[in-house]
Amino acid sequence: MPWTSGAHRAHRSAPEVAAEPATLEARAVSAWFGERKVLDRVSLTMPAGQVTALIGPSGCGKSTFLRTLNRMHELVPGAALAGEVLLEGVDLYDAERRLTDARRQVGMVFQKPNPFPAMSIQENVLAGLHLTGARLDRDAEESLVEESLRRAGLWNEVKDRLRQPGSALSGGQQQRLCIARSLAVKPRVLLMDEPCSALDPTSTRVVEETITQIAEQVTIVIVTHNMQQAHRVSDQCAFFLASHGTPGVIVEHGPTEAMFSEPQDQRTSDYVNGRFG
Ligand SMILES: Nc1ncnc2c1ncn2[C@@H]1O[C@H](COP(=O)(O)OP(=O)(O)OP(=O)(O)O)[C@@H](O)[C@H]1O
Repeated sequence: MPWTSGAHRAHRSAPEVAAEPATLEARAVSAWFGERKVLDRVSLTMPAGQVTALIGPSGCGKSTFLRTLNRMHELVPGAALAGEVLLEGVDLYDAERRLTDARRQVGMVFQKPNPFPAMSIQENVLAGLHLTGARLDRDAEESLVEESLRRAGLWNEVKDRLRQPGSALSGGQQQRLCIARSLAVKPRVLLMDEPCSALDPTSTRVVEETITQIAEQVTIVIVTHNMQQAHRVSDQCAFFLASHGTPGVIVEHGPTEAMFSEPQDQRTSDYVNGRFG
């Protein structure tokens, strides 16, 4: 286990080597909010070290599916789930597996950059790690901060102002700070829910470059409404649809190039070519 926590907290002298990216597999995942079923038996393998884009019109269940992948769905009052999510073959919902462990292995970056405003850039990077209860000595923390900011493509822009508040950064920098915060806990998978939708085109491209750079080290699953972005950053796409109030399903999935150039289903073709959605 890479980090210790709680009562067993230890002061480590050096950060662990980055965890290997893991394959995530959803098997027949169904999800409900109260009586309402919003996902119906969704199965998808998200291969290690690849970027999987979840695309589809509003309300078809992409974000809900994403939240089932790190056990955030179960936090919603009245929410229910069926099916399995396997991380490298091991059930993420296994009764023996602690929630904090699942969240540490499967990190998440949200739509709106959400650095902790009262914390410095450095404290923000370490915040997720500290929340797990882990502590490192000062040198190890500083090298982890640098490593995480480098991986997130932000180091050169902030290395001279690590003690300044994270909220003083631009929106795009704040989002990369949030990526650095996620990477600092060495996740094996990183979930991203429309991470660029609050950013301008230039910041969007920088975040996309960051995604491309970290993809070999951490499996990425990204929800995006931007078809060009899905095309640019992903290796495979899954097209979700919920027609006429029925629960969301995956209509088609496959390598990104094929999904855009020769989709098998007419509805996929219509969607990726902007004819609806
Ligand atoms: N907390 C909630 N309580 C009740 N219903 C919800 C909740 N969150 C989402 N839903 C419903 O579940 C369905 C799927 O929503 P979800 O946000 O997963 O879709 P989405 O494809 O991500 O949409 P968007 O692209 O607009 O973000 C929608 O009908 C939505 O109204």
